[in-house]
Amino acid sequence: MEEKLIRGKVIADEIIKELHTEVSSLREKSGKTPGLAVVLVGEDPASQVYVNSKEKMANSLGYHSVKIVLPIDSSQEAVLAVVEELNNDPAIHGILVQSPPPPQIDEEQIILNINPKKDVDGFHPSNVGLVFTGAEEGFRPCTPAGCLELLKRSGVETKGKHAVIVGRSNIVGKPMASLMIQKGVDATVTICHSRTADLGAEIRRADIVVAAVGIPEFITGDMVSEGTVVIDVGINRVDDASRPRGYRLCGDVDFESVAPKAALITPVPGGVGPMTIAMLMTNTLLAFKRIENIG
Ligand SMILES: NC(=O)C1=CN([C@@H]2O[C@H](COP(=O)(O)OP(=O)(O)OC[C@H]3O[C@@H](n4cnc5c(N)ncnc54)[C@H](OP(=O)(O)O)[C@@H]3O)[C@@H](O)[C@H]2O)C=CC1
Ligand SMILES: Nc1nc(=O)c2c([nH]1)NC[C@@H]1CN(c3ccc(C(=O)N[C@@H](CCC(=O)O)C(=O)O)cc3)C=[N+]21
Repeated sequence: MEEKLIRGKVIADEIIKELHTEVSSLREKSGKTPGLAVVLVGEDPASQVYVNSKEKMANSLGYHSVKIVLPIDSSQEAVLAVVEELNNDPAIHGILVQSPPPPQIDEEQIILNINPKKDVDGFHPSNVGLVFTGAEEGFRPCTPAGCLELLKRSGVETKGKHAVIVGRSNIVGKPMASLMIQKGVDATVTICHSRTADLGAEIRRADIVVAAVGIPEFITGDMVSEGTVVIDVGINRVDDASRPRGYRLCGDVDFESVAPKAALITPVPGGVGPMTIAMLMTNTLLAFKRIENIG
């Protein structure tokens, strides 16, 4: 089974190493440092884990890193005020507002108010549009960009291949499709969602499956053909009293039944998750270079 694994954690560590070299040399040349701000509204424990690991990674790269935790009952105006402050802060090059925010917050309006040049998540419509049209200047959303990088660095051919994406969220499914149809990537793409008539039939036709459904172990072996490359974006916490933390992490793919049929497969944890963070650091460096006009 070992040789089938796409080790996202290992590939992410390679990317971080590459970034480290570049950041160090830019710092020597310019005396400046990339700055990343992560905004969290409320203290949801799962979000805390991601936000903390983003902060840890930023620190290990020597980025200037700011974490802003707002009370769970914050008003829209309070969040907007923080975004505005970060937009105007010359030490900050990347801004991320952790999704999803609590229900009283209008996320769309928050995203619209992030300076697109600091939108390292790639969620602002201006970046969505730039990426969709294939323009160079856009920021690619971190999770889809991470999936693509995994395919590339694992030597998976995408040209002319049939990619089936399960999920149509603005964070994962849609931007994944947008990246996979780009010239140079050249996949033929099918997007599936909860109203897809026969999901198994669609997935069985895939050369590459990207699962972003949000249901633990939802995609099972009977839905997948022999030799499929499987990218599991899902990160689910499932109660498990036998574990030290009282839960285990699993993907949207049932690893046990799918892995034997897959040509390659990403594990959870240690697959797409660490790549998301590596791409966030990549986008932050890119924002820094563009804003500071260096590199
Ligand atoms: N590794 C990482 O870095 C990241 C991981 N994630 C994880 O990825 C997963 C997906 O996240 P996200 O895209 O935000 O989730 P959303 O809940 O926003 O989207 C889920 C999508 O799956 C579709 N879906 C739901 N049920 C079915 C079904 N029975 N058959 C087919 N499609 C279905 C939904 O369809 P419809 O639109 O019709 O409702 C929707 O489009 C989650 O597990 C999340 O935790 C997310 C972001 C980053
Ligand atoms: N504005 C915004 N941008 C995001 O990119 C964003 C977001 N909101 N909201 C939540 C999702 C989820 N997400 C993850 C990132 C890393 C791991 C990760 O590193 N996971 C580890 C395990 C971590 C653990 O132990 O829980 C792994 O898969 O190996 C997981 C999930 C980013 N997201």
